[in-house]
Amino acid sequence: MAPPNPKVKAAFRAMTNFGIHESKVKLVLEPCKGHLKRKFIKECWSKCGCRNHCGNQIVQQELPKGAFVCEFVGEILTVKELHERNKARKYTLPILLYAEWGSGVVKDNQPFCLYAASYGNAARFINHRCLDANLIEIPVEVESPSHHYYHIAFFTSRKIEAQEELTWDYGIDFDEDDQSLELFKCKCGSRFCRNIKRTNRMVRSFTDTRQIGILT
Ligand SMILES: C[S@@+](CC[C@H](N)C(=O)[O-])C[C@H]1O[C@@H](n2cnc3c(N)ncnc32)[C@H](O)[C@@H]1O
Repeated sequence: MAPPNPKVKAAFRAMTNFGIHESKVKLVLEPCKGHLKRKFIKECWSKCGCRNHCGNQIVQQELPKGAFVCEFVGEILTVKELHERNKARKYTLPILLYAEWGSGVVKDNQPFCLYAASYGNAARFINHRCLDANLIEIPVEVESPSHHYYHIAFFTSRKIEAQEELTWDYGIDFDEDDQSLELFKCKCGSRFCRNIKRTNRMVRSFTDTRQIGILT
């Protein structure tokens, strides 16, 4: 049966006259139902009459403390798969999925970490900052009650100004002596930077408690 739209009908006729089979033409010409119509939002800015005192400024605004920013997306790998990937090269710390949290046992075939070297989202571009980063990662259980797999979601640990760089603490121990890990020289600039040799290692005790009450 020919499509009802007159323009499509004409194209249909032309194409079938050209010798293309009816079923193929229908597949090509049927209007797409899956695309959203793109509209845009016009936000107020410094030169509007409102002088930045209205609510029509979502994208430009600072983020309040405790706001959800994004998820960390990557391939879900088991321990075995991670070792396979890293046979040829050193790896940066994978994002652990807190598999079997509590018991500390992760079986070879269970989800172990998120690996974003090949596939990921904007979260893989977030740089590290020791201790006083403005984002914190929280494991979120969505669909799996088995405690093998969590989504890793970033929330703001404090108010973040517009244009401020987003950072999170990768949890790296820069004193680590694991030859398979590719550690970088940290340039986070934090006064708590763990990559600076200190005599006073009190900083470590802050690190250990950083997740406790940070969103309160
Ligand atoms: C997940 S990527 C972050 C995004 C990366 N800067 C980029 O532009 O693609 C991690 C890499 O960024 C660099 N990096 C992140 N935080 C850093 C820091 N505080 N000091 C130095 N290099 C850092 C290191 O090379 C690290 O291996």
